[in-house]
Amino acid sequence: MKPEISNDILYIGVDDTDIDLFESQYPVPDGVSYNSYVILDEKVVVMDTVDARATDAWLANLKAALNGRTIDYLVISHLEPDHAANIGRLAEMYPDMKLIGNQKTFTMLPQFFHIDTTDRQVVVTEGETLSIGKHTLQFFMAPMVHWPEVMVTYEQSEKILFSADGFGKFGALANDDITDWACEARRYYFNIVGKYGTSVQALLKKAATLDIATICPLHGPVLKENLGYYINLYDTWSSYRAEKSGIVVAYASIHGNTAAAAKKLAEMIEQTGTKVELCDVTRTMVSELIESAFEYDRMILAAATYDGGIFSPMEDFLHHLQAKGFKNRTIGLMENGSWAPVAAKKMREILDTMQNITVAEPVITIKSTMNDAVIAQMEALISEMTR
Ligand SMILES: Cc1cc2nc3c(=O)[nH]c(=O)nc-3n(C[C@H](O)[C@H](O)[C@H](O)COP(=O)(O)O)c2cc1C
Repeated sequence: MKPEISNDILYIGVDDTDIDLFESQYPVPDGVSYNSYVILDEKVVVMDTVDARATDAWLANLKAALNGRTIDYLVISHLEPDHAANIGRLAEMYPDMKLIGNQKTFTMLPQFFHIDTTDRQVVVTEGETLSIGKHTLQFFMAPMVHWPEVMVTYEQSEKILFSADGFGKFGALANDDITDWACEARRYYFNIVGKYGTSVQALLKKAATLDIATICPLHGPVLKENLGYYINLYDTWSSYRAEKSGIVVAYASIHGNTAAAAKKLAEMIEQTGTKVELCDVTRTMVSELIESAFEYDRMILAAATYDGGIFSPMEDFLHHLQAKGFKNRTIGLMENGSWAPVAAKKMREILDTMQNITVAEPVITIKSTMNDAVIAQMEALISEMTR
């Protein structure tokens, strides 16, 4: 459903329901929305543009919202093309329109658009305000809440935070279910912004000084109620604390023996009353594996040995976790090999590059198939990880 914000602030974003991969790597089965907004006052302000995939629909929404008026300012929160693709086009269509950004925005802008906007640039700094009539925009820098030039805008009269990629969520808005916000927002957060927890914490500190009634992100639904819920989740996620108590059992198996052992292990963990999430690493999208790994406080990685290394899907998952700054967790290891099992040693080498990872003992070694000795090792590992 198209978000309703207020009489003066209109949503002009567009749903993209036939995109295959967001950022060329994240499957988005429910699509994604490119959010953009117009503020109608004595001056007219457009808050960001949209992806090139959505240009025509966005221009139609813009035209309807403007209802014959012109644009005085375009606020550029973030230069990534899923929001910024139409800056050049808009600047050409509205030659008197000024562009609002920060120093870094205007350093990068010419890399994307080969038009000279020098005499149309309004460079804003931390906390600066711009009155546009009844509404006053206040700008706060949010460097590395994805990219270095990111900034957020707080509209003082209606208490709206335009939060850039912060508080974003995968999923088109047409069928959005706000009651299930956390699942796809979590996958979005850890895969898109997760590496930059410290920067998100800095932004949350700034946001805490503002009286916020509405959050307008650049993807996903506009948030109007229970803001504390969303902000608390962001605080948990960005401080790398686990959101839930439980053990993710993630397995990568070629011929099924490691899978069978992982399933047995999961059953045994469940019997202790501990929550378990079982994931087949070879058949689950990596972005979901990453989401689960960050969501829970413990994880057991089970992998076959493969050509003197780790079976590739597990190795790939570990490299993704490394790239997302995975930390502060307890990990158990289970390996399988028919002649020289080394998967656990190799997995540990990758885990050793991450901060504050505790590898629980014992490390379980399977020689081809599970047997009583393996079950005994499992019992010992579960006892260690559920103490
Ligand atoms: C392509 C390939 C390479 C393998 N390389 C090794 C290896 O380097 N060392 C080893 O001990 N086992 C190796 N194995 C054997 C498997 O790790 C072993 O059979 C294991 O039990 C497979 O577990 P799974 O049934 O869960 O796939 C390899 C198997 C395949 C198919």
